[in-house]
Amino acid sequence: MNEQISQSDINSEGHLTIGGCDAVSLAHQFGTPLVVYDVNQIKSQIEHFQEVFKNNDVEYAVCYASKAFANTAMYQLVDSMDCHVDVVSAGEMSMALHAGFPAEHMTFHGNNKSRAELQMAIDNHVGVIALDNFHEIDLLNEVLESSDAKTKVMMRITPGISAHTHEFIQTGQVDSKFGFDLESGEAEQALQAVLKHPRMDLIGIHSHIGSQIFELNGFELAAEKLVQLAADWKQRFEYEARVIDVGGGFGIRYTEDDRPLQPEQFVDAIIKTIKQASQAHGLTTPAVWIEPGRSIVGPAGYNLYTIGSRKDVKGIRSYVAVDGGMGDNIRPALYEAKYEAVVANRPEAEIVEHVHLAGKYCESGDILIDDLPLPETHPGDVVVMFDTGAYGYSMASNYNLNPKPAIVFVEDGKATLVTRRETPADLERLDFGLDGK
Ligand SMILES: Cc1ncc(COP(=O)(O)O)c(C=O)c1O
Ligand SMILES: N[C@@H](CCCC[NH3+])C(=O)O
Repeated sequence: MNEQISQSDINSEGHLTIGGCDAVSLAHQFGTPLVVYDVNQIKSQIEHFQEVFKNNDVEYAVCYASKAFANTAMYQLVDSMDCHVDVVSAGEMSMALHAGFPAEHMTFHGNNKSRAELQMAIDNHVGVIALDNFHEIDLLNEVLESSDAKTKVMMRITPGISAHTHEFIQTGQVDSKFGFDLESGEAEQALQAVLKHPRMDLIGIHSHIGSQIFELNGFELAAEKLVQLAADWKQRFEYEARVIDVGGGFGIRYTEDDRPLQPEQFVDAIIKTIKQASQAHGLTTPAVWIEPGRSIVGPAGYNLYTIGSRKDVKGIRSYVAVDGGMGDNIRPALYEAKYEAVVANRPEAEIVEHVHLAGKYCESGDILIDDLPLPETHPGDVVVMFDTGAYGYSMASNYNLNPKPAIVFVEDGKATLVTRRETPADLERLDFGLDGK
């Protein structure tokens, strides 16, 4: 049996359950492709992060990076757990506000925030703007002056650390589009610029070194560099950082080849590094903020598909196709990301073959899983793909004009539809005809 599931996840009918709900029934009730989140898994990961901070006795914020997965219910859930959120667009900001998420607990990130987005953040009293570049410092100042407002800001720096992860999701190395470069003195220039603006209250320093990282040393190095920088800035500019934000990036297990530490173990090491380095530099330990996305929602998400056609290429391989694919999960095509899956109606059945699990999109590269071990399958069987909760739905597209799936939250045997399935009519609604009507 796949090591992702245990006997207790299988009900009396021999079906896989998610959050106490029969996965086959979920597929039949809500249709497929379907995105399912186990609410208790999300809560438990957030609690694990919070416990580590409490055990280390530091001020903190767990700031959920909502780019990993955002909908109204998720913002409400995160708020109910006393988390902050990181938003990166007017869209995320707007949905969080619509969900009733407190603006003061939002951090607004992005490498090219528009004037309109900054204005929206200021008008809605968003907690912190993470400054990314000189253009933005000027733009924000103009917005603040014209609105006669003030705001808290944080400075995103690129610490010059190449985390060991897929090249496309590294962000902390010198050659990155994000943040002020440390080595070249750009960060220091930015500090001087921000300190001249009385409408900006610089609460601290931020870095994010990348995503799906398995090694501790990149985080420890970044934490140490940030504290060193804080110490240097205190000595030379009498500026004292109240917050050190180390971003997110804690790697999760997708397949048996991945053996990451528990996400909270990364955080424990980061806090200890910050505490020790602060002590060594004679600084009061600042508040420590983290911005995990993937580690909060990745393992809690499941994509459900229904098997349709099959093609056997003699002597080469077989393709088993499902009713979703790269439109609801681009990660295999984009990053060669690996996943595991089982047949929900027979998770314990004997494996008889390895097939390519193909999507339904018009691309040869639309393969969700290479060489997936499967029992005998038939059209109508339901496949459950594990760990799809991060950057799946949030990067979904309408390629081939396929509507996006529905999302269901499950908890203790109860399923709640939290995002309805798109329909072709939803897509048509944006269009005008040739006559402009
Ligand atoms: C600034 C920032 N914070 C947090 C995250 C979340 O990263 P992850 O989902 O890997 O935890 C990202 C995305 O990589 C990011 O760019
Ligand atoms: N979208 C990426 C992560 C990007 C993180 C955002 N800075 C992934 O699926 O792994």
